[in-house]
Amino acid sequence: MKRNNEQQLHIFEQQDTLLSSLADFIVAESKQAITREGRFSLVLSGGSSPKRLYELLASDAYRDQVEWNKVFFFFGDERYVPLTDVQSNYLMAKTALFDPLQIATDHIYAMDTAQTPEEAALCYQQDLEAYFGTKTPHFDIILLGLGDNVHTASLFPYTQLLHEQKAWVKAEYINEVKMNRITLTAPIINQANHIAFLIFGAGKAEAIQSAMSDTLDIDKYPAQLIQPDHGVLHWFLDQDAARLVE
Ligand SMILES: O=C1O[C@H](COP(=O)(O)O)[C@@H](O)[C@H](O)[C@H]1O
Repeated sequence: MKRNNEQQLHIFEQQDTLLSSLADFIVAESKQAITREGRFSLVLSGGSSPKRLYELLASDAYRDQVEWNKVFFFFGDERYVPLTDVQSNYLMAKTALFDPLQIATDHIYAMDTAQTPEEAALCYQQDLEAYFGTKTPHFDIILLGLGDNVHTASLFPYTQLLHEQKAWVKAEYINEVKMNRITLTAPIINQANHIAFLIFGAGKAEAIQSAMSDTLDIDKYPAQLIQPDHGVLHWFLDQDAARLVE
């Protein structure tokens, strides 16, 4: 089956150039969104890959290029641990990005893991409704990572939430990682204006090949669910990660 959404490949020899290109892209899109709507919504990913991007955005080279007081931060997913736990996606973003840039707390939409997973998902959907209104949310940019098992956000292989069509945010116990996860659902991710995967390292080459394949098996390769309805799908990759990209 062929995909019909717009995809852009951004492949770089060096990881530093890859990160600065994605940071430049975020700067440019923030300016456009702020001119258009007076605010910019950026959805952060977790895991190991994006930390250096957040540190770069908070560095002297970038901190003055964005009107941070008009930026609103969201999360694509969260591990069900306290927000002070080292595994928390929020804690990583707080340390690398929010604290250094002194982002106001009312511009940060964290998933509240002090509640039950289901309540946290419901509450996050209500937060999104408060921000966007009840119409379908269109985030300006959603950043995504890709796991070795082709999961993205917390859309893990062979889980029920891969088939969720109604809820914007959902929680599920993920047996593979023995943990509850809270995640934006694929239909909501697909409403974004831009979806940007940031992936580097040779270890991710096969996962990228499966995610990009036109032979769809979404239960096995959940990242294949990411197919923007009207926006653009960007792949920011280093050469090692892009080794098997045709
Ligand atoms: O568990 C997660 O993993 C994915 C991929 O992370 P990486 O460590 O392989 O870069 C990430 O996108 C997601 O936000 C995170 O919760």
